Amino acid sequence: MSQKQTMNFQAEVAQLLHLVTHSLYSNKEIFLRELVSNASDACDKLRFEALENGALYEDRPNLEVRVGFDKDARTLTITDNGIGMSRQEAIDHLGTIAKSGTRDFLDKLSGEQKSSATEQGQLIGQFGVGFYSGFIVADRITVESRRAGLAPEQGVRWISDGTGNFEVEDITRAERGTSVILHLREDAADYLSTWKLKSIIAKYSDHISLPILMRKEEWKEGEDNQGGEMVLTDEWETVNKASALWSRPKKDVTTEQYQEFYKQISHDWEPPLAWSHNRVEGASEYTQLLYIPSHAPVDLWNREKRGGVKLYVKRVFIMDDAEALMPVYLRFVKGVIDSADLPLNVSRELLQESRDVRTIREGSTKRVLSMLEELARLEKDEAASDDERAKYARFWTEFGAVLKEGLGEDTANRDRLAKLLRFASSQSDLPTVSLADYKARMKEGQEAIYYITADTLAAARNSPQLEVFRTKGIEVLLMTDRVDEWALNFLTEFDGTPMQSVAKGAFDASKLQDESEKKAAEEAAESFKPVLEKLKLALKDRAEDVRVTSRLVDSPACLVAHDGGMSLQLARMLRQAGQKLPDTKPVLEVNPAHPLVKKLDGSVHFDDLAHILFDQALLAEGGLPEDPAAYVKRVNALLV
Ligand SMILES: Nc1ncnc2c1ncn2[C@@H]1O[C@H](COP(=O)(O)OP(=O)(O)OP(=O)(O)O)[C@@H](O)[C@H]1O
Repeated sequence: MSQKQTMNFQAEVAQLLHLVTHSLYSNKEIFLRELVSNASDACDKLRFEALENGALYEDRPNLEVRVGFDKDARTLTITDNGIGMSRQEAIDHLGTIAKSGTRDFLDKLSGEQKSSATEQGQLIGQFGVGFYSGFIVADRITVESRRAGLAPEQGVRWISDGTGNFEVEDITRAERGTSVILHLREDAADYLSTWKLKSIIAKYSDHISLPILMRKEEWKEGEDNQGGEMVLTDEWETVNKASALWSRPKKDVTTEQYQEFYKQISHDWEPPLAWSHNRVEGASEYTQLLYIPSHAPVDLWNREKRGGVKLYVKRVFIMDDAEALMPVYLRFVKGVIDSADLPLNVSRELLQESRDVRTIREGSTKRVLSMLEELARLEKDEAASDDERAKYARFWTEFGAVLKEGLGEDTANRDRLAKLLRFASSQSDLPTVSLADYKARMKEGQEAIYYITADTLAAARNSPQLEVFRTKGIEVLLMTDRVDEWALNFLTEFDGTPMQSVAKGAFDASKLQDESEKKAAEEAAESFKPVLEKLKLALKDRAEDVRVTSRLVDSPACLVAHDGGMSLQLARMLRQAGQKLPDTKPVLEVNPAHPLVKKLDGSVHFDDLAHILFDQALLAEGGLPEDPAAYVKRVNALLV
């Protein structure tokens, strides 16, 4: 039998513990919510494992959580009869953090000196401190546990003061499950009160579907009628409602309860933007309670990350993060789905193939889109409060880029998604322009919805390609999310109007020009022909073609990609990411009215000027000349 052993926390844990004890002071009481939630999870896990192995229940099939305290010893104990932990599990689960991205997260957090302790606390809360939150109120924690199915002698005791290390030793423990014993700090002694604990449980843990028990208190008269006090009895009573929140009728659940439940399942400190609670009947029967958070989690960009929806079958917890229940582009949605049809022993693999699951996913997707449509509607509703009207913009800032992935991923809902899109534009710095708004502002004769993709808003706004649109007062959508170009591949039109990148393909300005402008452009093109031929020859290795354009006003030249091809910006991004792409050359478009272009005709420096023109177009578009030194040399030769 192994003896007492002292072990070090994983470096990340030590760092997290330090942050927890230093920044979560403003909201100490959440420790109880976290520990009760762990206890309830442990019971869920037991129930799940017992589906296959009923013997795990031993002789105590009623799962419950007990909260007790001892004033004299100044301890608070949370006990569950759930799955418990073996010695190794206690070492692994309470000594390390398994979450991916922990290191980065903590580095970022401790690096941000600017942020106040409260802000740090909120961030940590979101990350989920779970068990370690006990150290906010305790200077020592003892965990005693025995895994269900192991012999009583195979129990474990884990002790730590929450600094660098912890101790583990074997113990004999008759009951399966876990007791977390908090040795409270002096300033946390007020938690040794039935009234206080009950009120915290009512606030945070009422919806937990297991009974949470506490000792009953009784009034005891003092000796000789010298005042009395409440004393604990040996009788235990249930202090929460103990019915799963989502199984209650909507009318019986208050806004505060919905919000509290959300905080519990999401570890978020802010209330959600919206939620939707429904019982769906028909081909497939299930209850859904889905939330849209008000801000993005730290790991939103990890597409591998599992979703935020928990799966229950007839109130029995089956799994967290059931990704099959939501499309990837809605991975920010949190909530619970409780199915009446799925088998209790459903596995992740089975979920992928189940028709019931497909129905649930489709239904839930539609539900989320409806919530978003409602937020978008409120945005324009004069009668709505300022708070409600601001919600969609908030959603868009946080999750807009993720939602765009849906254009490629969810063809069935593409039209609904297209209506939810918002962009910045040449007329709006903020990403608030919908495609419908844009259409309503289209100029006479304008046949497409124009957009440009670039790395930054400034680059998009100052792009030479936009010049003619600016002079003509035509709005251009400015797209700067990495996902934009990919997503726009799937959206070729909106409500019958084609989407057209201004940086791709030839540009036909004739519809936007009056007769005299048209004539002038044609004449300029005609007289420029000989120079154009010389230019093509000089740049034959670099440009696929050289042509005259009417899209430029102030700039001499610009580069464009083929219609249907990849924009130069995307190609650059992919190359940087190490992808091999076929060597395609861009098209150089020149503005024959520009003095620099006019200078070409008959110039002795024709070749140098031609290359400078090309390299400058590349620079303006965000790229770099292939041979920067040669570029500098050419420019200098002309400058001296
Ligand atoms: N009462 C308990 N019974 C059994 N195992 C537990 C108990 N409390 C904690 N654990 C184990 O310790 C692990 C770490 O707990 P912790 O609360 O830090 O994180 P978590 O619950 O996994 O994540 P989060 O709190 O962010 O949801 C749990 O995943 C679980 O395996």
